[in-house]
Amino acid sequence: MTPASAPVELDRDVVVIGAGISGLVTARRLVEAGHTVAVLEARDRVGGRTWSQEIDGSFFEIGGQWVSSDQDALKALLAELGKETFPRYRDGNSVYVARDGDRREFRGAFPVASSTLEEIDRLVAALDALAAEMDVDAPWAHPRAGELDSIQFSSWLASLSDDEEARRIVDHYIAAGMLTKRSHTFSVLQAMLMVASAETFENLIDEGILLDARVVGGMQSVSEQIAAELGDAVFLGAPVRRLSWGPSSVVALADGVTVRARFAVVAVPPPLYSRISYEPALPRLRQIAHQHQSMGLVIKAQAAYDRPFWRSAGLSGTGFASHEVVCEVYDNTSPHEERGMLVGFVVSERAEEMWALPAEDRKRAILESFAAYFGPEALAPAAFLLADWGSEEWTRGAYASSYELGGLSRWGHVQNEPVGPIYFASSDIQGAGYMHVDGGVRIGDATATRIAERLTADA
Ligand SMILES: Cc1cc2nc3c(=O)[nH]c(=O)nc-3n(C[C@H](O)[C@H](O)[C@H](O)COP(=O)(O)OP(=O)(O)OC[C@H]3O[C@@H](n4cnc5c(N)ncnc54)[C@H](O)[C@@H]3O)c2cc1C
Repeated sequence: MTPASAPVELDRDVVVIGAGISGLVTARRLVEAGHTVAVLEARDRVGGRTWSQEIDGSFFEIGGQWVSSDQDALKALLAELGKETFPRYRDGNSVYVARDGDRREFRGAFPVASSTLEEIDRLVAALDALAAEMDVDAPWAHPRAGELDSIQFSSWLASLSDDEEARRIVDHYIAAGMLTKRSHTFSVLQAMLMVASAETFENLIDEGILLDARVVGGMQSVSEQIAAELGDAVFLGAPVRRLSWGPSSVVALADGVTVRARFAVVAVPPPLYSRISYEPALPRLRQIAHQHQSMGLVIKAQAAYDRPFWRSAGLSGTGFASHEVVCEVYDNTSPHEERGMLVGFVVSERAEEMWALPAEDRKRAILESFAAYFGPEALAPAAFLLADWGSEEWTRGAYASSYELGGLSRWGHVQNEPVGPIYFASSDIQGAGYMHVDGGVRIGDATATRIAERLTADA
């Protein structure tokens, strides 16, 4: 990899903007097909929203980490790269803290009234049925797309069930657990896309499927390995400021590097598209469409302890409490470490409330929430880390971006179409694997195939 210090000018077949998984997979596939690339990355590291670090004696996954058992594209890439995975610890009871503070240990279904479980099943069946009607690559083509995109997910749940707890649980999975936005801000169509991206609600929320495994060495090491293969084609510290384009060429101007190429791939999250100046400006529809995808907000909180104390109490480390500061928690221990680790999530307004507190108060509030699940030992970690993606200039939120109410049906159809020689690739505009590393791999593969076909036709 090349630090972009001295000004460099290059001619390449394709310039890729962003060295997250989407951009790196695109570049790798193009090189495999015999084309030349330059990858321009704003940060001084690759991996984007995956970032693995040793801090205060513990190994932290600051960004994306889990591999779902059904994420075939990511699993195939891991196999190709010779990367190994390890399963998440999940033996023992999970913990559910009800709204009234009642703490219940359970295995299998949530420990709520059987009528509530039936309501949950009914709501999930309704959502699954709608998602099954959707072409995951074209949600806007659903015959009722406009109508479903005008209904708030929260209102839709309320129209189907009077059982508040059932609604809260289903709402939580999609809103807090995935889109990290409140459920009145996005539509039923957006929720359907989230479900369809994993085929079924079960695949999306069953922690046995979704949070199946982690990558040995960390998820960022996948990007690092690809970047090492690409060698001096990857430029770090090279934010692209301007992209000039004509019918059959582009010039990407980054700090210290200028690349002339036949095609460009903008592999950054959609809310960052407009950080680049396009010359000429992108077509009107794009400029408008790009204003309607926004990042959610979540704090990934991790606390490392001298030992995974919850295990000796017969607990798996898994916990749910939609009203708690930390609304979900899991065992995040790395097998090569003696220390045990818990990871929990603080979502949306709760995350803003936490960031508004002085650091010590914030830490205490989050640890007290861990303690609500696992008792007072959770109050004294050996290492503690809050991932602050909202403050990262080159991300600006977490986990990913989604359309505001009404946006997906109105503007979604342009998101995967090139503008002249400019393609777009991000996990956030992908169907299967949407908002996940798997989606980044899929859109990287697909974008490289589309460009390679055009390069071959040109030759
Ligand atoms: C806290 C957190 C937890 C997550 N957990 C999971 C999980 O467990 N499993 C899972 O599958 N997914 C998870 N995700 C989502 C997953 O990490 C992302 O979907 C995926 O990594 C996105 O990859 P990407 O390449 O599309 O985008 P990014 O990773 O965002 O990469 C875009 C790159 O573009 C660069 N860039 C931006 N602007 C410019 C510019 N102007 N010039 C040059 N470079 C630029 C950025 O620096 C970045 O490196 C999580 C995400 C977060 C934040």
